[in-house]
Amino acid sequence: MLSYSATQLLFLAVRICFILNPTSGTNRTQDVPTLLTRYATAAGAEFEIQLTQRAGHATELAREAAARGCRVVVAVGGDGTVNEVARGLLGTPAALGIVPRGSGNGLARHLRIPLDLPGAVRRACQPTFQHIDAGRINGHWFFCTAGLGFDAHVSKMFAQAGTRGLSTYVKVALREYRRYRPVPVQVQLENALLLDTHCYVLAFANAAQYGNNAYIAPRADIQDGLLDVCLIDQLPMLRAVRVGVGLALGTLATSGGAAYHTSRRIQVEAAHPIGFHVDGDYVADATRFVVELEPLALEVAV
Ligand SMILES: Nc1ncnc2c1ncn2[C@@H]1O[C@H](COP(=O)(O)OP(=O)(O)OP(=O)(O)O)[C@@H](O)[C@H]1O
Repeated sequence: MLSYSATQLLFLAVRICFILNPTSGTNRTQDVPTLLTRYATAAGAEFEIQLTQRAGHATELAREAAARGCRVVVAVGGDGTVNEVARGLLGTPAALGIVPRGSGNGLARHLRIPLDLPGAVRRACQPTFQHIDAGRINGHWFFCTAGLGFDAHVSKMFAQAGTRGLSTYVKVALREYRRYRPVPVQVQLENALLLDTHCYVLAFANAAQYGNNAYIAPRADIQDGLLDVCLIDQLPMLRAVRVGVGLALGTLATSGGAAYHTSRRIQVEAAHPIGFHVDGDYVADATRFVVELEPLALEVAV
């Protein structure tokens, strides 16, 4: 646990640290540090900018910024960077801000943070504060969604695809759809309900969407102390169309394409290893999963 001196707490009211992942997003021609400086200065903020040098670095930088007394630590990047910064801020008095620069921007969209750079910087510099829930799957924190099955498998293949963006994602998803087979699973929910089923997709939603306005759990409330559990046991062609339309229109919960439950803790046993992701990034394959929610664990600046 980090401790904070009175002098540091004095600073907490004002100072902002932007943590920029220079590899995120598709627009590499923008001079982002210059733009951050311009808009943060115009907003009258006292700020610093840190650049990540490798995967995982944003967590260290965020923890250090909080320990230096920064009140708001802003992830400038996609959901992977947001996840890393947020992890570093858990248990500190600093709040997470977001300047979205990814392709999906699930948490930023859920929190209604502006998607344009000047708007997002202004918001980070003049925020209001609230707390949101945070999830954990096999010890890995997530703030937007985590899941097993096809979505994790597609994340893994997408990471290996060589190009980014929505069109690559759709291409990879269509290709893998022809190959992917559901896995038998037992899902134990907190209310003692045991589902003996198959997993094509089993999503644990803290926020409502994966990103790109793809609503996997349209009724998810990020402050209710519960995960929305979305189960798609099979995905034959007609149902895939229904699920695709439901994701895009935010009607999946009422379309019959998926079954929904809510729970604070979920255990899953799978017959074969299944891939899992946190906030859209593939983590590993496993056969046992423990998913838990920590209510209101993260302060956000929105
Ligand atoms: N300097 C760096 N060099 C290489 N990788 C980095 C660096 N900084 C961060 N990363 C890694 O890049 C990964 C992807 O970043 P992020 O999700 O922010 O961008 P993105 O992939 O463009 O966005 P999206 O996930 O929305 O498509 C992060 O999970 C992080 O671990």
